[in-house]
Amino acid sequence: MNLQELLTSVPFYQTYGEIDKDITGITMDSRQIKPGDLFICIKGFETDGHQYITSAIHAGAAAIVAMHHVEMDIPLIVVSDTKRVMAQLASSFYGNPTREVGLIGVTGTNGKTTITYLLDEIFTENKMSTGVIGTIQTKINGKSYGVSNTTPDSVSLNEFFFEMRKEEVQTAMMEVSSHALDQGRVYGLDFDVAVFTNLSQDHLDYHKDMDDYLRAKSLLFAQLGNHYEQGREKYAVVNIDDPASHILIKSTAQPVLTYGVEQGDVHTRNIHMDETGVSFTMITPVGNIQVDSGLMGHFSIYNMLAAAGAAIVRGVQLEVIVAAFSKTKGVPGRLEPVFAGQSFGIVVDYAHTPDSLENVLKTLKDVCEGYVRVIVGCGGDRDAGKRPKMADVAMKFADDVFFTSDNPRSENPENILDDMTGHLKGEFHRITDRKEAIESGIASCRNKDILLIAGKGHETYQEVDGMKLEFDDRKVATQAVKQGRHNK
Ligand SMILES: CC(=O)N[C@H]1[C@@H](OP(=O)(O)OP(=O)(O)OC[C@H]2O[C@@H](n3ccc(=O)[nH]c3=O)[C@H](O)[C@@H]2O)O[C@H](CO)[C@@H](O)[C@@H]1O[C@H](C)C(=O)N[C@@H](C)C(=O)N[C@H](CCC(=O)O)C(=O)O
Ligand SMILES: Nc1ncnc2c1ncn2[C@@H]1O[C@H](COP(=O)(O)OP(=O)(O)OP(=O)(O)O)[C@@H](O)[C@H]1O
Ligand SMILES: N[C@H](CCC[C@H](N)C(=O)O)C(=O)O
Ligand SMILES: [Mg+2]
Repeated sequence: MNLQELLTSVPFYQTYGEIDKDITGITMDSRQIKPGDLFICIKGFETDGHQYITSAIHAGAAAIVAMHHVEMDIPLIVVSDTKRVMAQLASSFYGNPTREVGLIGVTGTNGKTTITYLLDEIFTENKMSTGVIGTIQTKINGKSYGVSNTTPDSVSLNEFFFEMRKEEVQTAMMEVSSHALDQGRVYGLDFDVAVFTNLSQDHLDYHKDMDDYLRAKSLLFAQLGNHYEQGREKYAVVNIDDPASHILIKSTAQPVLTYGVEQGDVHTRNIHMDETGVSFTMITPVGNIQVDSGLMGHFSIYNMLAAAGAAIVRGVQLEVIVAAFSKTKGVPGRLEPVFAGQSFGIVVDYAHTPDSLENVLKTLKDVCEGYVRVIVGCGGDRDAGKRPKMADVAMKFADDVFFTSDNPRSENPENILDDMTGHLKGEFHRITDRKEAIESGIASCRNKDILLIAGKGHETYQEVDGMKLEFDDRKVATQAVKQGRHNK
């Protein structure tokens, strides 16, 4: 594509050198440059992309976008904010694909992955082609791509949407993390629906405080409808039971559909919950309908209401929505049972915040006839303030607690465990090695107990000292049972 033409998507810039030339791609990483690419220098948290201009030129960069002037033999474009400009250039380079794909963005502390999966099932039930971008995978019409972030960078995002448009995807659902919003990864995307799940403590290593975290989330609602076209209505769908929803409602100029258990445009009556799942009557602006689902827990009601709200504003019939809810098998690593022939329950779940851990433990307590035991740790290089709080939740809601390592990343696992347990008074186990902790937890279980293995869900690795080592809670638990480490 012609660089001069591409730059029409950027309002203010200065150029040095001849920009009337073709570029073949866009990248922010000098290690990924292909000859003819435009290299964009990003000031990151670890390093500064401006340091790699020389390597980018050696690798064949056709032009550079930077935040200050540097002497060079290839064209240079100077802008004040390369992150935003990268998002504008990426959208433009790929032909603004999100303007032609119905796009639903889901943000909030917990439930994003689950809601995008439910939406995928609803739109598939509605016989539409779908795309999903999130923590577990990016999926385009059933084909799966690996991920490194819940929300990818703006270039990768637009490339995925370009692929979706080529594949004639009608509806795409994506998780929008607060990091992505803060870093402008989704800047310029044309969302049709923005969904808010809930706000509770997480990521305070990154965000200054809860207000700052909420401010990042509100950017999704502020950007909703920026590309408004006649006949393409935009909606915000928010959880009215969460106090933060009022801020998000104020952040958008678009119509809002609210949901909640007892209040909101979409709400419930006659909830029934047991070990087989939840059922309720769903009250909506387009009629009332019975929902019967195998998903467990009170929080699953919220996830279903959020997904139903987004589907309703996109014109999906209620019958289609509840058919998807009745068929869903849930999401990998979210309340996923492990069946290895044992006489007690083993459940793997991705709860890695105080709120999600509390929800999951309460759900299991409600259905368990024996003891609820939990294996839990906290991630390294992440919000340390979560550590004592998650430990308190485990001690309060479980009958037997095994503290262990999650992904220690660059931190010493013992320090993380000290942060979790230093203030505790009651009895607990502390077993640093996660495999040993799972084996001990399994060995303690009696008939009718439930063992919750929390924090890593679908993850198939454990990140220790910067290395990702193979580790899957589901496989480790299965192996421990098969090796006879449980009470028979
Ligand atoms: C703290 C953070 O969010 N970092 C993200 C950020 O990277 P960064 O700013 O640290 O980048 P950097 O390493 O300093 O590099 C700066 C620039 O130099 C370039 N570079 C670097 C080296 C080189 O040799 N050549 C070169 O060109 C890099 O490509 C980059 O453009 O931008 C990258 C691209 O978008 C992200 O992959 C990266 O996510 C890291 C891996 C991360 O761990 N992020 C987590 C905290 C995160 O974002 N999590 C959220 C969700 C969490 C949730 O679901 O709850 C997510 O969306 O995944
Ligand atoms: N609506 C909800 N409210 C509270 N907790 C929830 C809710 N939905 C799911 N959870 C809990 O949170 C965990 C993570 O769920 P999910 O993966 O759907 O969230 P997420 O927002 O995508 O998380 P992440 O930020 O890591 O991507 C689940 O394993 C479950 O324990
Ligand atoms: N998206 C979350 C995932 C946390 C998962 C947990 N297993 C951990 O490593 O803390 C994060 O990167 O903070
Ligand atoms: Mg997720």
